[in-house]
Parts: sequence; C-alpha cells; structure tokens
Amino acid sequence: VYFYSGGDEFKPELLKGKRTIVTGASTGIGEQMAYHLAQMGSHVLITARTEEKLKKVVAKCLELGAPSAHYIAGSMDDMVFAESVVKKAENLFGGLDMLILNHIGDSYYNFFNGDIKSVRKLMEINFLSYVTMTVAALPMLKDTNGSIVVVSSIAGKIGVPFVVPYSATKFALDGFFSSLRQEFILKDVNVSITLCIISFINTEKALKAVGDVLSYPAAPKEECALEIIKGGVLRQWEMYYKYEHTRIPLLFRDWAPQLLSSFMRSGLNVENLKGSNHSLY
Ligand SMILES: NC(=O)C1=CN([C@@H]2O[C@H](COP(=O)(O)OP(=O)(O)OC[C@H]3O[C@@H](n4cnc5c(N)ncnc54)[C@H](OP(=O)(O)O)[C@@H]3O)[C@@H](O)[C@H]2O)C=CC1
Ligand SMILES: C[C@H](CCC(=O)O)[C@H]1CC[C@H]2[C@@H]3C(=O)C[C@@H]4C[C@H](O)CC[C@]4(C)[C@H]3CC[C@]12C
Repeated sequence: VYFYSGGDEFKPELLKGKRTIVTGASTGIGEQMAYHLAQMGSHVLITARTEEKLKKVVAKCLELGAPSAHYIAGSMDDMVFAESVVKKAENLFGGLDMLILNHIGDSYYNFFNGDIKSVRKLMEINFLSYVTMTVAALPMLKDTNGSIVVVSSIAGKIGVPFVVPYSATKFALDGFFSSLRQEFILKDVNVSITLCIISFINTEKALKAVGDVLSYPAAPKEECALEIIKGGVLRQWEMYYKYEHTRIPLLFRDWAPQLLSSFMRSGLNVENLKGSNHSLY
C-alpha cells in the first residue's frame, strides 16, 4: 500500500503553469488527457500523425483555458521525429515538467499472423520511441524534478489473446521503465516514472476492434485520462484503471496463472473476431 498509493491528495492546481507533452493526443485517451491538462492550466504540446485532428484538439485546449497549446505532427516510427518533439518543447517552453507517453501504432485484434516485419515496426512505435523521447527529455525533467508517465495496459502485465505483438511491446515498457526507476533511485534522480495499467476503454478504435468479443463493458476514456494524470502528479509507481479489471486479476497472476488464463478466455466471444483471419496456425 505504501509503495503503490502515493499517499498525497490530488489537486488540479498542482498542474497550473506546468509544461507537458502528450503523445497520441489526436484522439482517444490522449486527446482527453490534453483537455484535462488544459482545464487545469497546463501548457500542452501534443503530437500524433494527423495534423487536422491535432489542430482541432489544440483549439479546444485553448478554449478550455490552456495558457498555451501547440502541436507537432509526425510518425513515431521515426526516432528523429520522436526526438524533435522534445526539442520543440524545449524551444517553446524552455523546460518540461511532465512527459506523457501514450501513442500506439495500429494493432490488429486477432490470432497472431506471424508477420515479423510488423512486430518490429510496432516495437519501434510502441517501445523504442518511448525510450528515445525519455532519453531526450531527461535533462529537462531532472531540472524540474519532473515526471514520466507511460501508458501501458493489462496486456502488458498478463498474456491476453489476440494482441500478441502489442502485448510484447507493453511488456517491454514495463521491463525498461521499472528497471530505469530503480537506477534513478540509486542515483538520486528525482524524476518519477508512472506505469499505467489500464483495461478496456471506450475509445473508438478499441470499441470497433473488441466491443463484440469482450463480455464486459468498456470504461470511460474521460475518467481514465484523469486517473492517469492523477497517477503522474502523485508520482505513483503504477496506477490501475479500472481496478477490478487490472489489480484483481494481477493478484492471481503469480499464484494461479492457469486459473486466471482460463477465466480470461472464458469471457471471450471468439466467433465475433473482426477481419479476415490470416492466422499462423
Ligand atoms: N483503448 C483501450 O481499450 C486501451 C488502451 N490502452 C492504452 O492507452 C493508450 C491510448 O490508447 P487509445 O486512446 O485507445 O488509442 P487510440 O488508437 O484511440 O489513439 C492512438 C493515438 O496514437 C496516434 N498514433 C497512431 N499511430 C501513430 C504513429 N505511427 N506515430 C505517432 N502517433 C501515432 C493516433 O493518432 P494518428 O492516427 O493521428 O497518428 C492517436 O492519437 C495506448 O498506449 C494504449 O495501449 C491500454 C489498454 C486499453
Ligand atoms: C481485451 C483486453 C482486456 C483484457 C481482457 O481480456 O479482459 C484489452 C486490454 C488492452 C486492449 C487493447 C489495447 O490496449 C489497445 C489497443 C487499442 C486500440 O485502439 C484497439 C485495440 C487494442 C489492441 C485493445 C484491444 C483490447 C485490449 C487487448
């Protein structure tokens, strides 16, 4: 409880005037995080590939009260671009308080198709670009005793079917950032790392991909976005949303893995999987 609770109380004022980057913010949970930050008075720099959507999100952030809001469009399969996002924040804000790593590349929800090239590409987008941005942002975050927020998934803690490459990228994030956190402590680096373990959320893409397969309802993206921000501000090591679909299954993972796996499979309507199935087996 001590390590995972963070202890302190969240107050929106804590974000007033803070300089933040949110990746994958043209839609979904990232978009909602940008709006919450704007309402709380943070400066925001958002990024994703689709310029038209980013422009609209920036306009809404300004309406909601952000002291400044900017975007930079590009793809996170390009590490030069990933670095340039951090450079842009430095030029715009002169520093950085919070780096929220949230974007993901396109994933299918079906049996593993054996396509190695796409596994490599997803690893670059979902993992390597997170590492690249962290390395680039670290000097600024050290100056501000800032925070890194890494959005992961229950599929980054437990093997979940139909997301084989995606799940691998999320497990990689846990390994990298949990290990890095230990080194920060040994070196007295006061930069927090919050790994966010989230379950099924009602974003457009997730609903389309898995809405008919899962037997439990998706949780709201607005609330999820707020909980992620709270976890980051309170410098929690890990945050869980929704608790009942993340923390509870995790209690069983190490002690009764087969029971947990069979329970998770039993809740799936496999016949409703979408798209053609080019399964490896
Ligand atoms: N929704 C869910 O059920 C769950 C989500 N999560 C996690 O939450 C986070 C947000 O997910 P969610 O909001 O659902 O995702 P969405 O698919 O709604 O949004 C993904 C974002 O990433 C951007 N993006 C996609 N490809 C690239 C790329 N190559 N380079 C840069 N940006 C890219 C998209 O914009 P654009 O296309 O314009 O580039 C978009 O802004 C992710 O880390 C995900 O793993 C975890 C568990 C469950
Ligand atoms: C179905 C999973 C929940 C575990 C369970 O079986 O109860 C979901 C947990 C993570 C989801 C995926 C995800 O994290 C992000 C992708 C988001 C895209 O927008 C759509 C598909 C996802 C692969 C999504 C699919 C459902 C989960 C695996």
